Amino acid sequence: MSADQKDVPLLQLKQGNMKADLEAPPCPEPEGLAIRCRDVCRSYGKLKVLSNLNLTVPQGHIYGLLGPSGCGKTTLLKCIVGTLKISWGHISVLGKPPAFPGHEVPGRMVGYMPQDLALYNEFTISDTLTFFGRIHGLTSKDTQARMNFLIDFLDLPQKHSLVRNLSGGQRRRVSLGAALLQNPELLILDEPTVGVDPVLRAKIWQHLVEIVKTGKVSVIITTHYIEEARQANVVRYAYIHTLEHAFLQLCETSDQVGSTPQSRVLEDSQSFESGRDESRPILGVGLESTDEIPKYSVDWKVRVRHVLPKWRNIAALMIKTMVRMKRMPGSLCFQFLLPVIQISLMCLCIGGDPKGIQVAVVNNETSPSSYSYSLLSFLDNSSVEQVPLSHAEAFTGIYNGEYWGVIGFSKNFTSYLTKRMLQHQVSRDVVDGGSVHVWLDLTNRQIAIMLQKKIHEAFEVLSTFYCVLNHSFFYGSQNTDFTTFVTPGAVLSITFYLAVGLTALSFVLERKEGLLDRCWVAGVSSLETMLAHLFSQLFVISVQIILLLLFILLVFKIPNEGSIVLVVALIVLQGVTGISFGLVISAAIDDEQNANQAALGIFYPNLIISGIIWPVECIPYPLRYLSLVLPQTYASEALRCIMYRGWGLTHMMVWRGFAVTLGWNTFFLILATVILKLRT
Ligand SMILES: Nc1ncnc2c1ncn2[C@@H]1O[C@H](COP(=O)(O)OP(=O)(O)OP(=O)(O)O)[C@@H](O)[C@H]1O
Repeated sequence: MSADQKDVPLLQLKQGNMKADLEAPPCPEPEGLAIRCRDVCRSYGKLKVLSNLNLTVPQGHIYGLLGPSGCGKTTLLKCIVGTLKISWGHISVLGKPPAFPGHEVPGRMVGYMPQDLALYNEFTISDTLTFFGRIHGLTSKDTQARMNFLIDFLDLPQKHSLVRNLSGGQRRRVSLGAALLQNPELLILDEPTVGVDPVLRAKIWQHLVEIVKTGKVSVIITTHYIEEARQANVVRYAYIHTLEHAFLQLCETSDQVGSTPQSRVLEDSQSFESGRDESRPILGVGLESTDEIPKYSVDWKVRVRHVLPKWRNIAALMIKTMVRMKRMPGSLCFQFLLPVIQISLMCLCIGGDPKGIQVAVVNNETSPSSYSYSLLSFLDNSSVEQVPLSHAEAFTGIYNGEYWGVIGFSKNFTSYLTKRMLQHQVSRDVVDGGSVHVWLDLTNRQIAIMLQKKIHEAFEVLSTFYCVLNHSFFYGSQNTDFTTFVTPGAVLSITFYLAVGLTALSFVLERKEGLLDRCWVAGVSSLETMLAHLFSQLFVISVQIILLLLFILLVFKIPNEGSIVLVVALIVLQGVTGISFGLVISAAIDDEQNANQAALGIFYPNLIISGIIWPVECIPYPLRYLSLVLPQTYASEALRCIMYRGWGLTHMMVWRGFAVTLGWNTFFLILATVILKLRT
């Protein structure tokens, strides 16, 4: 804005000259002001949107912000309600800066209708107004009375109509209704009349004019319609040079012809040209302010009360989540069943014995009463399918990948074996002829190990003659398989990642739709939002965990030697850690795609290096240190110790799992709250 532009008043309407500082009618004392902005600056990166902006909205006035798209109206309103932080300057709203401890802005004193509709699509009109009524602390009787008035006044459909089934204009009116609900002292409305028919638009303006007449309500409103802006007491105009300027002049002429009963002043904002220089501000107005910024002080008790979460808000947000869940029963059932499906698939498909593995048998003995036939009858036929072949066919088959192994008996196997059993010293030929010969394809380690195990089990009768080593076990059982090893880690991992999935998008979608900002302006703090998410998701993961445990313990018979209370506590804590981690993603990332990528990108590396599917002891050293600090490494070990060794909290390996889980939990929750606070 050039100096001469600053000095020359753009327009003079009905009364008085434009003041030098382009302020509204004579400035009342600060306590008579609804909004007071002094030298306010705000940029998005290099783009300066507000620069040294001074603005005063007296109480009991309608202040119209008129201007072309992209000139910074919404940015200014967001700064006023406090959802955007200003880079410089001072704003006071109804006497104090927004979010000042003990001040009800954000809160009940301000009604905010954002430009985005910011409504929950799964809600009915009644749910929407009830939700905001709860946050503002209205009794259900008051909410009901206001709802009936607003439905009638805004010409809304039945109160049980779902928001997602409403037309664009109807949704906008519901959004306006939510802003008017608690009869606030200050109404901040961002384009409330877009998509509203002219009759209703006139009605809305008439209502605004009426409520400000009391002198207790003030309105700041943005619009693109010059005609309706005439009804405001003060109009501030930000225009693009040339065309808009000419249009404005036309308006001035027409305005001088037809007068309105109200005193109005049209204020100038800085003009700008298309293809503008980004370093120049879009909305920058006014001479330097000489007003002193008042000092505000507050009692420590008020400060503490301001920081402490309000149960009323948490309850309202939790009810909101429950109502949304209820409206999507299919999605809720899927959420409950997903972990059961995952763990069932894991128990069924991972760690079991392979079935129908074809093995070539070259038996050169012919008598069915020979030892070789007896030994082969001990082989587990469900896992190993014996294919009797000649020597040449068997080796061609294994070479071509048709068989996983060859078992061979010489034609004198029975007699040589008998000699080996009876005589202390036998020739090498007798040892060779009295042995079972096995050739295996080791390219598939799991199948090869299983075959070795099955052959050893079948031929154990032989080894007892020659083996003096006697195996016994301390913990676990002979039947301990890979499924048993992997299940505790898998249960924690499934709980953790489903919880991440439930929450990672929660704020992202709400922020995108403007719901987070709207709730914040209604008086909901970041901490309350976090706690409400945590508590409502806790309900979902509790159901998930109950179903998960029923399946692994009763259906898949995974042993549990320890305390079920400890098992449940550790799984629930891991779920809460997952929720907290999801909240961090949700608070830090704006975009759904990026949030999804972050959640998925972390899933696989974490699964691999947490010792869930393969022991941590196999991880090479530098990476093992990383593995040990991850949320699920010590926790999986602790769950295995509880379930298979029956250990309690007195064992270091158990309490360490709990301690690490709690540590991550606290860290994620604090991080998410800080990020959310910094970003709102
Ligand atoms: N989050 C953001 N990041 C970067 N630039 C932004 C962001 N939000 C707005 N802007 C830019 O700031 C400028 C002012 O935007 P703003 O939404 O305040 O305009 P507006 O006057 O409300 O427009 P409209 O009438 O179309 O709603 C625009 O150039 C816009 O591109």
